[in-house]
Amino acid sequence: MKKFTSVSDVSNLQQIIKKALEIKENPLLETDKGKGKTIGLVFLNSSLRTRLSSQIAAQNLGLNILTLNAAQEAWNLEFADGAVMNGDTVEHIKDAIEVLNQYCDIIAVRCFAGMKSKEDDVNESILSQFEQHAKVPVISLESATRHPLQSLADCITITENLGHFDKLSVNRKPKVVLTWAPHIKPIAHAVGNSFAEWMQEMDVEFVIANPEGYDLDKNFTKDVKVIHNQDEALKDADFIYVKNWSSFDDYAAMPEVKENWMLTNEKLTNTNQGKVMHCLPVRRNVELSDEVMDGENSIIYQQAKNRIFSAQAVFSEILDELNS
Ligand SMILES: NCCC[C@H](NC(=O)CCC(=O)O)C(=O)O
Ligand SMILES: NC(=O)OP(=O)(O)O
Repeated sequence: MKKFTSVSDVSNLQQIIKKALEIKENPLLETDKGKGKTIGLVFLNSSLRTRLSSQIAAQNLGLNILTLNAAQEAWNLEFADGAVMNGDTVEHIKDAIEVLNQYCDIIAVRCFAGMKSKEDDVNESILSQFEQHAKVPVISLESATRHPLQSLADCITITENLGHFDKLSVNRKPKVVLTWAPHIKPIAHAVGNSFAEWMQEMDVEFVIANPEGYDLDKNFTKDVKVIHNQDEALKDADFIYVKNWSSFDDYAAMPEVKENWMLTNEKLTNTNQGKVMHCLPVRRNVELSDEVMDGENSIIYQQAKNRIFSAQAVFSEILDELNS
């Protein structure tokens, strides 16, 4: 693997899921693989899981780790090409990346959507600068339009829970529903887009449920069925992925939604004992109820744990390339 910014960087999805599950069984299988090499984990936005799971994964592979919480700890970065830097910004992103090239064998970066300019976000205005200027493999820790390490962890988690589905001995594919949930502010599309992209590579029946006005970018959802009625979509669901996002068409707007889309235990009764997923962090009793979060259908903490093995499988494949 030469880089990891989307599902298209994975040559064989089932194989990398299998590898991640082997790593989960024995996380210290490859403790020397990263010896003498350095990974830079650069965060332009907040993180709990991505930051810590990436550190554990890198540590398990013997990598040296540099973590930079750039928004808090580094110089104020300039992103615009040709900017006259006589204002608040101190260092251009191009120069920062060139310096990271001197210190790191792998650069991993988190750069969320700004949610101000649709064009900038759709074109990955920050990640593209890393792809352009980095001389080492680039890994996305969530960018404007995708969160591939999360989606891989989601695929691992679904795979682990297929035993439950198989036991039901029904003659159909597992039904996975990505359902929109309420939120108090405009949220990016990266997790939803990415989950949609990866689910199209899995052997599942995949549908998306969201209110009118909240359809995701067709470039990610392609021919996936989008249902504007949550109850209808949830019927017989085996996996329910809860996620908020703002409008894509009317970029970052929050059109009014009359029905209550918060996931509750009552709504789960319509499902096939559906397992509930969420990438976290979650706004309890806004996106889903406490009873769902703390209930027996939730596989949300398992999903968070699998972030380690998702990252480790990817770092390991990148190291294979560097060591070859
Ligand atoms: N990395 C996982 C999700 C990050 C982000 N959540 C947030 O921004 C939550 C913010 C809040 O709840 O105030 C999102 O949903 O795209
Ligand atoms: N799910 C996820 O990416 O969590 P963090 O934003 O805390 O890293």
